[in-house]
Amino acid sequence: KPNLSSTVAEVNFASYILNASGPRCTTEAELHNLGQSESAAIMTKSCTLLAREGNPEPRYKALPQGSIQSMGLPNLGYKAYLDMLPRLTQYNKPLIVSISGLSINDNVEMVSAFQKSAADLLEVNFSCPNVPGKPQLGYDFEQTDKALAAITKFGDKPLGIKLPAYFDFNHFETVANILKKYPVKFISSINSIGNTLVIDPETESPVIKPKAGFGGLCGSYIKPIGLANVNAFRQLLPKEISIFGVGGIYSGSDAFEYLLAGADAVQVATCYQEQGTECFSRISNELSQILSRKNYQDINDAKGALKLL
Ligand SMILES: O=C1NC(=O)NC(C(=O)O)N1
Repeated sequence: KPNLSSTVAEVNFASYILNASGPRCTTEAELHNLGQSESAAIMTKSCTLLAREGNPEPRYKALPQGSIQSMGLPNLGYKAYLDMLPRLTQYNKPLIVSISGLSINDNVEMVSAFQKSAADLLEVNFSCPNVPGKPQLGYDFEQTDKALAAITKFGDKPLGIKLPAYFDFNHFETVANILKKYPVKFISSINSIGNTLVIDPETESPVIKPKAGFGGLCGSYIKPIGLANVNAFRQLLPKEISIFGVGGIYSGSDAFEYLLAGADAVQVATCYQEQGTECFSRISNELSQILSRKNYQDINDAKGALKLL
């Protein structure tokens, strides 16, 4: 059986497939469920300073090839996750806390609070598109630079950034140059594609309620965009910065495409939302079969091995 284990930000992952922040990772029960699953890590829902209900429903709509959602960061508040972390170390897999402050100060307060915690990695979310009135931080390059300067002051807990999708090489380059200025250990690329609109012609209405129907697009629709972002950042960032690939991973083949694009590990969101924790073992087994069939002994033999035409 080929080796699927991977090192991301100097932390060892037993397999290449883990859950993404977002679906089914808000409550302690959900996080224990992830601990007992084949997910290579336990990743929490993005937390904010205080607990949040999130946006009014309907705020999630499954679509033929994915979903559109505007959850609005419903979570228990960062102190709840700080409190439960020690109870999650029993699963002997990396604990990753996702942090999504509503301001730079909120992010500083939370990143500081998790320095002495049992978290192995901190994933700071610069890309939530669904808090009304809040822009995606990752699309404001000046604020991104300012935020990184502030949250990387603490030093010891490895930290990475969850990025929005970019669509222009000037943006890939600008963001890569900002990231290289700071001790960022990884990026997770991509978040949902923000502010898309799905209309139901029968009801003549959007399919979700928040923000007049504008929400994050997820699933197979966004895989080509995720692959491009992973591959562009792989070429622009030094190898010391690891990359989690995210966006439309439902199968071993999808995961293999991210491997060829250069991802060090992949995060599964919509498929996990729709299928539950069985998806992790299924996707891992499918990836293992593909690697065997292609005579790759180890994922590192295929990582970034995209063969240009
Ligand atoms: O960062 C996020 N990305 C999303 O697509 N949705 C969630 C949310 O709305 O909570 N947050």
